[in-house]
Amino acid sequence: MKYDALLVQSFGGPEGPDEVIPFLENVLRGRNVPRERLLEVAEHYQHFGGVSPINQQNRDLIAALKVELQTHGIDLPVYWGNRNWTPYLADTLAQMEADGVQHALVFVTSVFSSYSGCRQYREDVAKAQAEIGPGAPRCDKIRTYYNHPGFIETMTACVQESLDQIPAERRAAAELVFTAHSIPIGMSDNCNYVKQLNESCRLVSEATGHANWRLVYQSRSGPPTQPWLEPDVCDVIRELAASGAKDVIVSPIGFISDHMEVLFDLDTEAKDTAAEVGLNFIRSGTAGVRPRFIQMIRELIEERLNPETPKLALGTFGPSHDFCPSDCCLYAPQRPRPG
Ligand SMILES: C=CC1=C(C)c2cc3[nH]c(cc4nc(cc5[nH]c(cc1n2)c(C)c5CCC(=O)O)C(CCC(=O)O)=C4C)c(C)c3C=C
Ligand SMILES: [Fe+2]
Ligand SMILES: [Fe+2]
Repeated sequence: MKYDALLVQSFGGPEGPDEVIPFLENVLRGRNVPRERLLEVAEHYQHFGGVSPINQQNRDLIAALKVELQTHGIDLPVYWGNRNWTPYLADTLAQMEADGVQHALVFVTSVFSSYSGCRQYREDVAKAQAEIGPGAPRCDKIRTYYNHPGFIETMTACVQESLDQIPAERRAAAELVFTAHSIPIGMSDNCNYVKQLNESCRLVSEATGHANWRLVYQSRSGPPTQPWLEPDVCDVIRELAASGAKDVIVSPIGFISDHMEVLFDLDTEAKDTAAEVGLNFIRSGTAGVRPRFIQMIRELIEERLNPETPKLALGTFGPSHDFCPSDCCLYAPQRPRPG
């Protein structure tokens, strides 16, 4: 297929104290999330001067990707547009149209399939295209990469580095805890989020030879009346300590960079919980700009540019679809009934 640009589509984050509340209002617009939760999360951001690292991480990702593409003779301009903060997707798409882009490939920074991580990104594009009108660039999302060797090898290297920090005599007993963003059960029922997460965790665990792993969740934002994916990472840390564990490795496999949900919910909250209960806490790395991860993005682009390029995938499920079917990652939120 002929593509003439790459669009990196991401979540966005505030870059100063005054941007925190408007950013969170954007994130939570139309969602069944109590105002108290918004204010609680705002505090997390204010601990870090109101600056989420996610935008800089995306700038770094794009810089590394440009070098990778250039080195491999792939001549595509790279654009960046966010859902919740500047640079907003609609502005980026308008710029792409002005630059004459006709058909872009889209790399989304969410690894796993869910309404928020897949369908909503496609809806964001459709909305921005409708605003621009008939001349808007066409956009095709790159397939989900949870089982791509580039993602699995990157996360395996991160976990192996953490395992290496544990004294050899305690290493086999260390608890390997993978975390991902909790989502409402009503959302996870309509997508392959949990299935894909379990597959990635299994593949990383097998590659490290460390069988003692579990998948848990973090960053729950719903009202107490609404069921979300569990267990929560802090509850599990307490349970592990109570059952005699000494070391816990927390690998945020659900995220590709150390943004605020990693820096606060894991490096602050989960770490403090582990300290309280006397557990040695090691937070494993995220993909970030690790070379194998950047190479993976280039490989995913190459397989779309040239249909003869093999579609790499590990494990049992094979490569994900290039084009999402019409019912992919649907979500019709259930509002709690009054009374
Ligand atoms: C209904 C579901 C969700 C609510 C409510 C929610 C609130 C919320 N999220 C953030 C910050 C981030 N969320 C990110 C990704 C993300 N969020 C959800 C679901 C809800 N979030 C999903 C399914 C995903 C996709 C999985 C993923 O990408 O990890 C991210 C990461 C974005 C990225 O890396 O590209 C952030 C950051 C806040 C602040 C918030 C409100 C309190
Ligand atoms: Fe989120
Ligand atoms: Fe999907």
